[in-house]
Amino acid sequence: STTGTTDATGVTSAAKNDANSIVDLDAVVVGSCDDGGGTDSPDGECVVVAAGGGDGNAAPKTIVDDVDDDDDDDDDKSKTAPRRRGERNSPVDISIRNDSDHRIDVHYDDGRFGNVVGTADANGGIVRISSFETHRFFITMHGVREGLVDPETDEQHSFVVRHRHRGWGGGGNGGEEDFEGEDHDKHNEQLFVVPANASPSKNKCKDRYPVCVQEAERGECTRNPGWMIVNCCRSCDDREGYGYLIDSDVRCAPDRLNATTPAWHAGDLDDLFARWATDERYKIYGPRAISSPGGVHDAEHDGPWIFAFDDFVNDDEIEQILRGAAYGHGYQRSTDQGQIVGASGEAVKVTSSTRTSSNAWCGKRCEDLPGVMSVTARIEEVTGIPQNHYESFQILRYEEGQFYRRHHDSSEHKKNDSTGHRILTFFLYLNDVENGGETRFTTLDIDVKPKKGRALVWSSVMNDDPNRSDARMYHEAKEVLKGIKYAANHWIHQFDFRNANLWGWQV
Ligand SMILES: O=C(O)CCC(=O)C(=O)O
Ligand SMILES: [Fe+2]
Repeated sequence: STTGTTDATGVTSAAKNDANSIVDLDAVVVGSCDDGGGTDSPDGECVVVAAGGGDGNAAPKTIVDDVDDDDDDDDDKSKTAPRRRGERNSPVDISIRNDSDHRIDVHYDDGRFGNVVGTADANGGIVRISSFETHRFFITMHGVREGLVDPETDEQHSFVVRHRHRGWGGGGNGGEEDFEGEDHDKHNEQLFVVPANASPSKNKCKDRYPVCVQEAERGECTRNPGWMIVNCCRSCDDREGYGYLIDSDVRCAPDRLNATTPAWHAGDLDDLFARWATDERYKIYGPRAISSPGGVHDAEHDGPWIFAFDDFVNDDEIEQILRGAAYGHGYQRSTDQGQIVGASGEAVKVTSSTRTSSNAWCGKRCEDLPGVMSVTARIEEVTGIPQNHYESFQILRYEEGQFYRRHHDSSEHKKNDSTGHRILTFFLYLNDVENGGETRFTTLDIDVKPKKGRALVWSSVMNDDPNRSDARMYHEAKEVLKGIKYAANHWIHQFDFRNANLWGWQV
């Protein structure tokens, strides 16, 4: 592809490939341990993403701060750099030819964190865009934030659209373009070439954006360290001495991240679900064992615990969760973890074929909605697991014909990660679906119908050893046949997720 950008916008954290897993993981993350940090900037919805096995059905990201979002390059699919206010010039047609052996993204430099405007294949791929004089662009490896530099000077490749009337060959804006610009033809067209030797820098601790200096000054290195250390390492080193944390093994070491207190010990899983089935105080939520070991507590199925609370979320809360989903980036087509291309382990995010639905992450502003807080607090109350173990609410939307193929929410290798397994999935149905959209446990042959306000809860790990994933818990979301399906989930981890996420831990 020479110009497509839709798969080029995000950055995901690098998940270790789980060689012996056929698991489609919908892992998550926020922040960026090895990754380069999520899809955005500190003042965008920072974060995340992540994902699972090599074939991972990655659900991207999560959280941090979705206050205002206009720096978000995910939103900008346009191949034309925006015309600035008052701009009078006519557009200039630009071609960027990529002679390097890396696939590249071309970013419009908005003075903040840039917007991807095009992608070019290695060894001759071309991006064509339309822009205006004086607009600046910079080049990164495809799908990640890592810049391509001139190996001699270690300067990131960038170029500026020149003033035609100043003549060519002289390099109108001097200095700034390190490509050989050529006067492509007479009709206001320019060609820029990314040279064959363009490559990632040997120095990992760099600022990827000029705005890093200001961001560090306003305290972002401590407020949002995971993203900032990866993307603004130089400035965060100058200000906070964080340079050594660019190494994700150091930054994300479990004892550094306080990831040492497990939510569950052996036996806690059974105790919790049995309590839901028997304790009077949960009656108000309409508890119902769908599957239980030995079929105890009137469960229809004998098997691992699958539990429903039919009256868990009220209409007002649902309205607020759905409202909050629109903040930040809103719904985006679900993605998988792609190839790892960055030197620091950044991986490309690719549109998922096994998960055709869209999802939104409930960021800071969404989480502050009282109805969202009350649902999360209720989940804390019934699970007894504090919310720092939860990934942000993920809100899912399936339109007719959309589905989420068979996958597992956690997998064996997760036990060594700082946040441990996803031990519990707390899944909420936010509307009634006319037809289809059941959650189906494929190995257990159990289907659960969506119903507004219902919570469906299952564990991904074993009762006698919460560090082992439970291979029986594969499931899928069946195709929605009629109507639309809205749902939300909290994935709950064995260890503190929030702090790890803040420091850029990857799932
Ligand atoms: O949509 C569903 O029914 C299931 C979604 C799911 O598997 C998940 O969020 O992990
Ligand atoms: Fe799932």
